[in-house]
Amino acid sequence: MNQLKDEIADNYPEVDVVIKVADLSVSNEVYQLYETLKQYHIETWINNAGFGIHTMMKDEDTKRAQNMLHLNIEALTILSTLYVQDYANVEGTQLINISSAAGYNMAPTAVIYSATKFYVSSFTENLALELRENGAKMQAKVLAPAATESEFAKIANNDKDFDMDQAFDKYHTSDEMADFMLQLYDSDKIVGSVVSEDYSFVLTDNKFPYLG
Ligand SMILES: NC(=O)C1=CN([C@@H]2O[C@H](COP(=O)(O)OP(=O)(O)OC[C@H]3O[C@@H](n4cnc5c(N)ncnc54)[C@H](OP(=O)(O)O)[C@@H]3O)[C@@H](O)[C@H]2O)C=CC1
Ligand SMILES: N[C@@H](C=O)C(=O)O
Repeated sequence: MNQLKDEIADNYPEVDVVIKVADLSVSNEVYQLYETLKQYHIETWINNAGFGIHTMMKDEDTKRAQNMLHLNIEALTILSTLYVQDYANVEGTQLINISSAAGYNMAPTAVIYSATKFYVSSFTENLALELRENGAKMQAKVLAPAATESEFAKIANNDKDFDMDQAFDKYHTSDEMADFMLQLYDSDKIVGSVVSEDYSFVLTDNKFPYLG
């Protein structure tokens, strides 16, 4: 984080990067983090923190799975809710939650992870529609990447030597994913998702059916 902060300072000296440390799988720390941010005007809130577990259910480590549920679902829900309550009527604000291609397609060897991301997708789409229908100034959006170069696969597979080139015919770089994020940010659409079949990026409104 500090290395990244120095890099940003070198390239964009006008930007002030403030690092806050919190374990977001611990609910007290989620509330405490939000409290320490009250002094700022927050134009965009991105819930990116998350991890996956690639394993069969018979081998699942329930403690690890529980941490994943706390982080991927609980922390994201609490932080989204607090942000919406404070900023829904502030012009130009956006909430962007990071889901996954596994949040729209059931993923083998990732039963629980995939379900956490289905939660992220449906929670955020439903919230986006509620905000839109009630004339809120905030927009809520979902970014749903497929395989992307990061620490994710090493952690999910519990393999520090995990080789993306060997595992995937195709995957995105983090620069490509950052560009998709900016396309979603600049659009009026709700979902920016990577199509698993050909790794194209598409912007759409809600993908789940809506009872409203
Ligand atoms: N890479 C991929 O193939 C895909 C990733 N995603 C999603 O993208 C998001 C970002 O993952 P990605 O960058 O790829 O993976 P990384 O593992 O590289 O990054 C995960 C981030 O989450 C943070 N984090 C993990 N646990 C906690 C915690 N308990 N409290 C606070 N922060 C935590 C990490 O912080 P720290 O480094 O300090 O631990 C890190 O910044 C995740 O939600 C993931 O599910 C979705 C689809 C595909
Ligand atoms: N789709 C990816 C992350 O969400 C994966 O599981 O490889």
